[in-house]
Amino acid sequence: MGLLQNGQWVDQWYATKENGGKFQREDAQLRNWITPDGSAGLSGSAGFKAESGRYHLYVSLACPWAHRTLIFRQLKQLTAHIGVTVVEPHMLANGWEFKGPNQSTDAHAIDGAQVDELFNKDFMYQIYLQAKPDYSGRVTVPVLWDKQQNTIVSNESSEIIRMFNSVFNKVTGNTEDYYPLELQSEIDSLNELIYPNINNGVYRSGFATTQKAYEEAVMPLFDTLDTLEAILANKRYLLGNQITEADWRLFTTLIRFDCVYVGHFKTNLRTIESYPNLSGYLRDLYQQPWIADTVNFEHIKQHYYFSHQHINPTQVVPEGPIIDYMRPHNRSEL
Ligand SMILES: N[C@@H](CCC(=O)N[C@@H](CS)C(=O)NCC(=O)O)C(=O)O
Repeated sequence: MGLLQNGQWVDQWYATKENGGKFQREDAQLRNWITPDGSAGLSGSAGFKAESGRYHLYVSLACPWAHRTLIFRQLKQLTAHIGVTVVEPHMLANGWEFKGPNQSTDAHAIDGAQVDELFNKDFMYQIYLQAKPDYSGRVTVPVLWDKQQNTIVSNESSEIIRMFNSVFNKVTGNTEDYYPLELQSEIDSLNELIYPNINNGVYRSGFATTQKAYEEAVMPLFDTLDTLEAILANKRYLLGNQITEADWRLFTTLIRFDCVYVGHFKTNLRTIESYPNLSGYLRDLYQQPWIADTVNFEHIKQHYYFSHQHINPTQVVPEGPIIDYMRPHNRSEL
């Protein structure tokens, strides 16, 4: 696990000492936007037109942020238009790796991991260096790659899913909208509650290196879960009967919660299974078309338990829990 410093790979864990044991997530740096006509988007440069076959996603099936982009790729029928490469779940001294020929001996090929079909590289940091030879920063997934300009369009999942939601509509003919104009302010408010407290809250709990920093993360995490449990008592989805971006952003954390975060990240006041509404809601989302195919519990468990040796030095990966996400959710009447 490490980062690039002026184009050099350095093996280094997150620094928490300077911030009283708190984990602070770095902002994503590469923030261009694909647009229907290639004009500039909300940030970054112009020149990224929505075209079939031009863009490629690098993801980890373990990663909740990358998972969002895979879900939107499915829901928006982009699978024939945007390719995908899946990295190894074990993220060790070289960071994310491909199942390539020169892989470090530490890496373990796990079913579903792939070689880098575009460049035959061994490590994800080499993809960042192809885009920016002097890159400094963490090497994260997801990455949206432009095969035409040979560069990274974006490494920010929240913006990649916004692009996928609408900019390829003319290419695919799919006009489903998970961020409709009339719901945008409500979706934004939910995201502002859910991102710091839940999506990033599990990481702030799990990566905290002092008792205080852990408690400051885990208590608001469960307060927010309690709030959502109450909302979901009389609404099928967060905003009513329509599934929106806010639901998919919550889903990728909830599906990892009981199998990883409860144990590995110590978010163990309760399980999601113990919340009647949240657990039914989670199954409801899981059972939507194509979604189960985007969930790989083997990659999820292998990644967290095996990669974070500070937290789990033995690297033993638990067998459980046994949860049937296909059992009835009984939420259709809401
Ligand atoms: N802001 C980014 C965060 C992505 C992110 O942190 N991904 C994790 C995997 S779950 C990663 O690649 N971490 C590697 C690192 O921090 O060195 C996004 O949402 O796209």
